[in-house]
Amino acid sequence: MNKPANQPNQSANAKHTGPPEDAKTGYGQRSEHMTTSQGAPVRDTDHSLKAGPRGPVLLQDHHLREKITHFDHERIPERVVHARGAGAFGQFTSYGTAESICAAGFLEPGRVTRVFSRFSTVVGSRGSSDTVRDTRGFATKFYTEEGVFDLVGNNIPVFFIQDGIKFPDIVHAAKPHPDLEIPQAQSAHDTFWDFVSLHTPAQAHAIWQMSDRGIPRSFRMMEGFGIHTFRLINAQGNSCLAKFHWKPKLGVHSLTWEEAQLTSGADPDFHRRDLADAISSGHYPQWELGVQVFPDDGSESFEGIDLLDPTKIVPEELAPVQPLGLLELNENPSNYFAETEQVAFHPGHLVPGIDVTNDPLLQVRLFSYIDTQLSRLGGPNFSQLPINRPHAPINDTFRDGMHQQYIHEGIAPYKPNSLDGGCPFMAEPGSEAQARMVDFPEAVTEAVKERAEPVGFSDHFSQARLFYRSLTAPEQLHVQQGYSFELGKCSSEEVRKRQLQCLANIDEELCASVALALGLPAPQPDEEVKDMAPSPALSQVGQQWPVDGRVLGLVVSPETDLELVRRLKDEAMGLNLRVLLVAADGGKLAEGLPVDRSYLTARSVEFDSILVVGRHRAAPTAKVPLDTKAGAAGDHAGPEMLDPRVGLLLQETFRQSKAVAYTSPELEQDLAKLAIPAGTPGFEHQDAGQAVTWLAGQMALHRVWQRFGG
Ligand code: HEM
Repeated sequence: MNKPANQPNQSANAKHTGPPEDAKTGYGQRSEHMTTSQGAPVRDTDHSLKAGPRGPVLLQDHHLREKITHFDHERIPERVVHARGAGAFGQFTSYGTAESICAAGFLEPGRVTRVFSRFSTVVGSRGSSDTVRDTRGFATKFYTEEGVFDLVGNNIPVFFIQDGIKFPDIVHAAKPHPDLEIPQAQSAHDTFWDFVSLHTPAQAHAIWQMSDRGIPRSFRMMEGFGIHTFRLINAQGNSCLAKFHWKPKLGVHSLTWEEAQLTSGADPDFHRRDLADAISSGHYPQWELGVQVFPDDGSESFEGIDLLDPTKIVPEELAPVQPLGLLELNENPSNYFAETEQVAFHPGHLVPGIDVTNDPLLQVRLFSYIDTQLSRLGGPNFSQLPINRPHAPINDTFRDGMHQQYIHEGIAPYKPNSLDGGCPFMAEPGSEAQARMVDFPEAVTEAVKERAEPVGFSDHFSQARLFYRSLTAPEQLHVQQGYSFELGKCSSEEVRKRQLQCLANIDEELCASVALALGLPAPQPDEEVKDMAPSPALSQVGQQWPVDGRVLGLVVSPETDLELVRRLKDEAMGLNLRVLLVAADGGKLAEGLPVDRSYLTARSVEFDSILVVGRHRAAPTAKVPLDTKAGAAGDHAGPEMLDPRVGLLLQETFRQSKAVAYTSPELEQDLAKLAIPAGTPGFEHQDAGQAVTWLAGQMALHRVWQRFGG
């Protein structure tokens, strides 16, 4: 069994004592009374020590100085990328299906391993918004009995660059312009498109980011990808190559661009809150870990696809994803800073049975993470922080350094030694156990030292085309709109034209539609456009998914029968939906029926579907809507008309292609005035008895896709 995250590790010859024994609560937190950091009682923390009530503050007030000094140093540098994130603890349960390919202990049948996952945006700073268009990080720390294994991936299976030496370039291009530090947390600006249109290996990643994948509905509804090809080694020492995938049990779903923008204002913490709410309400998110497996035959390619090129996927139709186990996140962090902020992932944190390949991006990552963490976390001992501590015994002979927490005993932190037990290896050289622990003895061909790339790395457009051609019509429309918005924000015509040229090399229709939106001529391709077979697995449309944790907005009017409200709420919760009760004013309708959102605070982006019960007349005394909402319902306001705030809710939900059911057929007159045509798919009158089940059926498809057109 694994120990909980906050438990220390014991090692054979190094005893660790001191505060980390109870680092989570900390000695400083234990006193029932307020104390200084040294444990002395504090009499007054409200007034500084002064020469008289109106006099100057005295330098001798140590409590004041200690308090202010500590506060002054509370912040640490944010991550250079992936600064904004949210994390959760959970467990990984192995199916035991990996035995023939991988000797890692945590993949043994039924083995349960504690994990911590952190999801993030890439570009924005720590205080930026969750729902910006960006790639999302998906990093998981497995606290295995054989040491920590980190799977540090993204929600997009290809990367911008092929060699880590380009990482500072892409990041500098994507980050805000250095003169004014704008725009924050987005790629819709000149330097980003300047770089990706010049450095065309980035085109495959860029098209994923312009698609719905760049604006996930929830962390719980994202795929995750290890991206690189790894090498797996079984107990007999045989190897295969593999790509890791996380498949969310709830399916892969996205926001619309309008929802993403509204949410950035209405609730910048939307994804953080969604994850935390789902976990605290018992809707634990789950992902299946799987691998695509390829022979390790020396070719480092599969069906003509270079497995060392991180800008390429292998379609699942060619190499199916084989499930290995289930991740469930079931515990929110108890302290954001201590856990989510201080967690330190590293693609080189591997366990026996998993090794790296020569992917040049991965190779540079192996250097970068520990280097950045040395400064971000203030020295070489950050693996002693509770969130980073292995749950396996350690005996590393590392000593001292800034922020050392352990009090090591003994006198011989070196190997070999004869004075402190010798620090023996777990297995003798040459033994079978030793065989599975060594670095894989990969043959390295004799080579000339040079700055060069493999031939296959020069194909920059075929995978972008493969992705685009695999999408359904509404998804393709969103890609066109994504590019049109982003390039429309670029002030340099040269940059816009150069990116259009890239689009011409990807797909003619895509290029034409974006060119039209930009008011520029559509260029002809200047490279051969390969005929790529679509991979249907890349589309998000067409399947039914569990609705667990999906949010139903139950909009009730003052005259609604309370028993009916109770019944509808219970029915929805019985289907595992989350219900937010929306009424004209806050407070509660009755015992057990608190109003979650008033007309004023409700916004369409929070709901996956809406059930409108009753007619919602605008009361003669109706308060003036918020500025942001004013005018949205046009001339529709007035005492005998639909309340404009409900009108806005319906209009937005209509545009966002989400399902709406209404129990009062008279509402149809109001809908006509809101320019919501009769017979709009997914916008239906339903009897109260059927409405919830009908909506759940619509939510299982995520959107009413035909409303998007395309
Ligand atoms: C396949 C390509 C890559 C993926 C999937 C990826 C993923 C991630 C993720 C998920 C994080 C956030 C970890 C967390 O939540 O704490 C991260 C952070 C980071 N990445 Fe990458 N990354 C990639 C490529 C690179 C490259 C090529 C470099 C540098 C050469 C790099 C440097 C960094 C750095 C410096 C951090 C901050 C780490 C920290 O402060 O703890 N990444 N990356």
